[in-house]
Amino acid sequence: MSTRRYPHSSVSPEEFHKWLSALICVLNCVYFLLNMMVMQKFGIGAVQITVAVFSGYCFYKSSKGLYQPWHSYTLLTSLTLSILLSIAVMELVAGATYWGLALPFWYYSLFGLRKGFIFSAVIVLSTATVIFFRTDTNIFMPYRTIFNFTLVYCSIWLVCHVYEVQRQKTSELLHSLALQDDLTDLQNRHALKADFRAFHKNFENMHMLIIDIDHFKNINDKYGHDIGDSVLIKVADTLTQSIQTKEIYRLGGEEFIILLKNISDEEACRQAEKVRKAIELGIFFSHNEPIKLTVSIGISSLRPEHEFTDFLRAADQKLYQAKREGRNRVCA
Ligand SMILES: Nc1nc2c(ncn2[C@@H]2O[C@H](COP(=O)(O)OP(=O)(O)OP(=O)(O)O)[C@@H](O)[C@H]2O)c(=O)[nH]1
Repeated sequence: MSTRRYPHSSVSPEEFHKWLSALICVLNCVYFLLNMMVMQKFGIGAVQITVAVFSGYCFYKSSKGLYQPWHSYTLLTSLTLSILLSIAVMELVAGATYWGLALPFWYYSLFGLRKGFIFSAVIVLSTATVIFFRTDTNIFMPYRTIFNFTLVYCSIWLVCHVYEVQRQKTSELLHSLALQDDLTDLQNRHALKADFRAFHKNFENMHMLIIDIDHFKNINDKYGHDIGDSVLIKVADTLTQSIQTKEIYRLGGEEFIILLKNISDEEACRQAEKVRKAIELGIFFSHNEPIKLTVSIGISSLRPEHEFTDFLRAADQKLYQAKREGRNRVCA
């Protein structure tokens, strides 16, 4: 699976966790002081100071860039339990139930659609159950309170759910606009750079194949730009079918890149030759007359000191060697 980091269109869950931790820390400190000093509720006060300390720890870790997913789970679980406990032990008129209404937003923002839905469902059921058993008050009628709480909670839940579905769709669209080539549907140059950075850390051995269609200008001049475009799409399909990797990119124009990880120099040449032959044997447009194509391929092998531009330049030099030597060949 690609380890690429996508560009974020909004606040990331890590960033949201950091500021939510700070908020939870401050709120629990305030409630701790109120319960200890004014209300004399030492049990719930002790729970709140524990949540405050843990959320302070989460904020500290996130600020240092040491966020771990378990921090979010533990933080929201302890906050949820502390809210449920407050609902259970404090007088209902104190209004601890209102805090339950904030939870769906926090769950969806931190955990996404599926887990956000599950956590929110668990809370509405647990809170309604707790309210139902709090029949020790004359002020609240349990059924009416449950009814109102559940309706308000579900309205907020629904809005959070719809918002999260919309956010995910927008995010996927932005990712494809940012990282996909809109003509061929291959990945684009931004994706190539991001993948290079991710792979560079994880793989010692990497080869770059740069593939350039020979005399592509003649295709455009002879058949028109539209046919040129469909030829580029067909070339992209042929590349995808001829090689067993997802790391295929359109660099721009009639240039394509393939990244190959953890193979020998000989194997990289063998794969490049396979691609070259697949293009040579293919027919790229057959409406009026068949269009035959060839490609030239340059290969570079990653060196420890290589940055992205060095790696690309090395492959480019080999490509120009292939062009100089007569095209339709592989140079490594
Ligand atoms: N149809 C189409 N043509 C493009 C696109 N991008 C670049 N081109 C064309 O690709 C052609 C590239 O031409 P050149 O750089 O001269 O290269 P070439 O004709 O392939 O010749 P060699 O690479 O030297 O073999 C130009 O005519 C560009 O207009 C595109 O998205 N669609």
